[in-house]
Amino acid sequence: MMYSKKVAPDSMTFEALAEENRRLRKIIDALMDRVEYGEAGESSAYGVFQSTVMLENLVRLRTHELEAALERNEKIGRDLQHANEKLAQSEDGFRNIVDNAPIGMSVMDTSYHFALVNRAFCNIVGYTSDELKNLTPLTLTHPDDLALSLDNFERLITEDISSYQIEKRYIRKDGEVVWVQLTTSLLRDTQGQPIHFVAQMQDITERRRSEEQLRLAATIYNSSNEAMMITDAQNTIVATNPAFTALTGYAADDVLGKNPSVLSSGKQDKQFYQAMWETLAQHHYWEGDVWNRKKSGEVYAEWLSISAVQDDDGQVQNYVALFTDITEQKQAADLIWKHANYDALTQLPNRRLFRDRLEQGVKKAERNGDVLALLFIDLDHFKEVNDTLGHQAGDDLLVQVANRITSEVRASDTVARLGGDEFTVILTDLADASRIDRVAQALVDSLAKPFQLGNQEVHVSASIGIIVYPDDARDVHSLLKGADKAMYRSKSEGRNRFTYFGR
Ligand SMILES: Nc1nc2c(ncn2[C@@H]2O[C@H](COP(=O)(O)OP(=O)(O)OP(=O)(O)O)[C@@H](O)[C@H]2O)c(=O)[nH]1
Repeated sequence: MMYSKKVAPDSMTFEALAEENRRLRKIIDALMDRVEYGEAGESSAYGVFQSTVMLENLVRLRTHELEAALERNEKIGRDLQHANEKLAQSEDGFRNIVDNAPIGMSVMDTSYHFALVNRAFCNIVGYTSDELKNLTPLTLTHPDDLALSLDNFERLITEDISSYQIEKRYIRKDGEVVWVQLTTSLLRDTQGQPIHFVAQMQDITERRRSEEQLRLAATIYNSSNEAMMITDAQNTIVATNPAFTALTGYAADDVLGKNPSVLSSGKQDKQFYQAMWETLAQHHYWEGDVWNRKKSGEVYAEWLSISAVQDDDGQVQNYVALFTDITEQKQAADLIWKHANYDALTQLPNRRLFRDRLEQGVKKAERNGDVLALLFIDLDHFKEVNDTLGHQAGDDLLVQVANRITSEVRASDTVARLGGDEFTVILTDLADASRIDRVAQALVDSLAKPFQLGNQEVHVSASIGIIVYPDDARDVHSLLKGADKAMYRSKSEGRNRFTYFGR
């Protein structure tokens, strides 16, 4: 570890020893002086002897003391070595902790060179600790975050802040951008001079990515032309977007906490919603046309798709409904369908829709073992109306004929205009076969009555051919052919009557 400080030997003990040595040296010198002085002057041989014995004793004593001090010193040395070993161990332990820390750590000198990096930091930036020796945090920094980083280093040095925290980007060795949350602090010496920057960081790339996605989702949510409505698992509205307000007229506050049924127009029945929820429960998705009501009361058609959002356990948490106003498209489509299937003059089903209805009727009768009757109606001498009163009068008459025919049958029966002065009626629900006769006679009677065209009273009549499923024919083509044939028999037999096929 670079900040370790070896424990120094006990300086007091060394000084004491040195002092002791100095003291002994002085005593020896003094005694030697005395010996020299005695030899030269008044000292006796006994005195010299005494002094020598004293000196020897003193030297022995001091030698013992010195040996004891040396021994103490050795022990101190051993203690010191032991302490240094312990320090080295704790230093290794500390290095281990730093190296295995889950957060990236680095130490830089004041010229931004890495002095220490841990494994997590290496993983974040994708460089080895050796490679990082030649790099600085600034060379790793994303160019867009460089000014911010430099500014923060600068502030740590010049201002009185101990640390700062920023979110910034590094460019990894593989070129990928990595986002980190970084806390940098500055260590100063006892004189307050900067020594090291210490940085700790966490990889927050995933979090930033999710935030980015959330931001994107919010942008889409708010700027989408598609109305969005989010409900919770209990189907209570928890969020709507501006397009929802634009389409429905309801502000978010009008509907938050309410059930989406506030939009209901009542045009769909219970079964419709039941089927919708069943599909959602099974497939977590439903889409289709729905008629709803705006805040203004106006009924509109929407194309609605609903997705069920589940949690990890598969429990539905939210329903996300997206819808667009399709009223115009629906109206246009309806118009096209109407043009294709209805007669523009009388508003009755045309030949095409008539054929469809006849096919459906035959299938249903076949399924249920029912009887079905087809009546072919052709006006008698209609051409004369056109010729004498004009085409417009003829048209008016055709409209009145259509109304009279319709008023003689049930709503469940089909009345159609095939073209010109030809009409058809499909009679279903014939539990009582005599109803065919009654309807046919009523039609003959009704159409024989005078028509008022402006101030003109006009008389026409109708010839009717009748064919019965399944007695006379079983398929659409044969039914049509047979009814036509029967109608011609009515014509040939004097008009203003009805004739059954084959009778
Ligand atoms: N006003 C009007 N006339 C039509 C229309 N479509 C066909 N017609 C005319 O209807 C007439 C039908 O003629 P027919 O049914 O053959 O002649 P009819 O006079 O009814 O003679 P019979 O059926 O034999 O009794 C023709 O004159 C057509 O021009 C229409 O949409 N409006």
